[in-house]
Amino acid sequence: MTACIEAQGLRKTYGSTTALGGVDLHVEEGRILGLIGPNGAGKSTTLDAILGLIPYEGALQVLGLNPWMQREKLMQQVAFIADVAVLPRWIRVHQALDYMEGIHPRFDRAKAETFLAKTSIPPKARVKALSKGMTAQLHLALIMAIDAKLLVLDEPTLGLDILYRRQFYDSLLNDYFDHRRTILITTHQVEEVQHILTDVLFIQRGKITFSSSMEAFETRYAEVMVQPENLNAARALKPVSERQVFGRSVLLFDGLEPEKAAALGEVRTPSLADVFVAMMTHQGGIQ
Ligand SMILES: Nc1ncnc2c1ncn2[C@@H]1O[C@H](COP(=O)(O)OP(=O)(O)OP(=O)(O)O)[C@@H](O)[C@H]1O
Repeated sequence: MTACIEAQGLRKTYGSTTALGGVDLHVEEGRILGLIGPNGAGKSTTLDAILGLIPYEGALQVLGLNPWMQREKLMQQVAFIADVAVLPRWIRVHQALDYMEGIHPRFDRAKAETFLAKTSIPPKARVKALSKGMTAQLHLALIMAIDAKLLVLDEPTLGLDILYRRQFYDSLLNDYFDHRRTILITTHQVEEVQHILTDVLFIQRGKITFSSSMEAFETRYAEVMVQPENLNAARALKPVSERQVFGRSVLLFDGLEPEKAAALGEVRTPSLADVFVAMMTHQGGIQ
């Protein structure tokens, strides 16, 4: 399989701040990768390097190209949504389509129109008259109509309510993703992306601290509400974390055999958010 993104020892410093301290990445085509990390961990810097927006040290190839040296060529195959929709407020919806048609060789106007027809966005409305959610939908319609090999999303649903956030990810999965494209997402709303990801990376203080396919993730962790009499035995099995819920101890285990977990108490499969929080707190990762 061809790698869509390949990085070795990616580093970026801003004065005395190390934003990226040697990041290795290997992302194959057709994956939906979540890059998850606390504030200031280096997520946006990683995306900026991948998009060729900043110079960096180390080796980085995106779609076989060097993003900093070959940005123009790369941008013909990449689409990007930044945290806040950056569409000009004066532009009308149909003018935004005209504009995209004019500048982007891979923009399919009919596709954007089909997508917009499913929303309540009036084609003649100006961006400034649209709600935040509608603006995000318009942005998504413009992006989804680009036949890109890589879609990069940096906190794409920031400021949107839960209904729009759901709709955004559902559209992405149902109307856009085709198992050939690669999607890279950073977000703090871990719970909401878990179901669409194929792979996950945790980034902490400029380093990748965890990397897994979602398939492996789902069988790897167990959270056990331990019976009080089993607590010492459970702690001896080296849990990733321990927390109290309604006066009971809940321990998170990595790689514990299902029978052993079941013998300790009530078992459930933790969410990505549970494991993320456990790892960040356990490793002192909240910055
Ligand atoms: N242009 C810049 N100048 C100086 N420092 C920067 C710049 N961009 C990022 N940094 C620093 O690099 C580190 C990583 O920042 P980055 O924006 O990549 O984090 P992030 O994980 O995207 O955070 P958030 O979730 O808060 O958006 C932070 O310490 C940040 O202050």
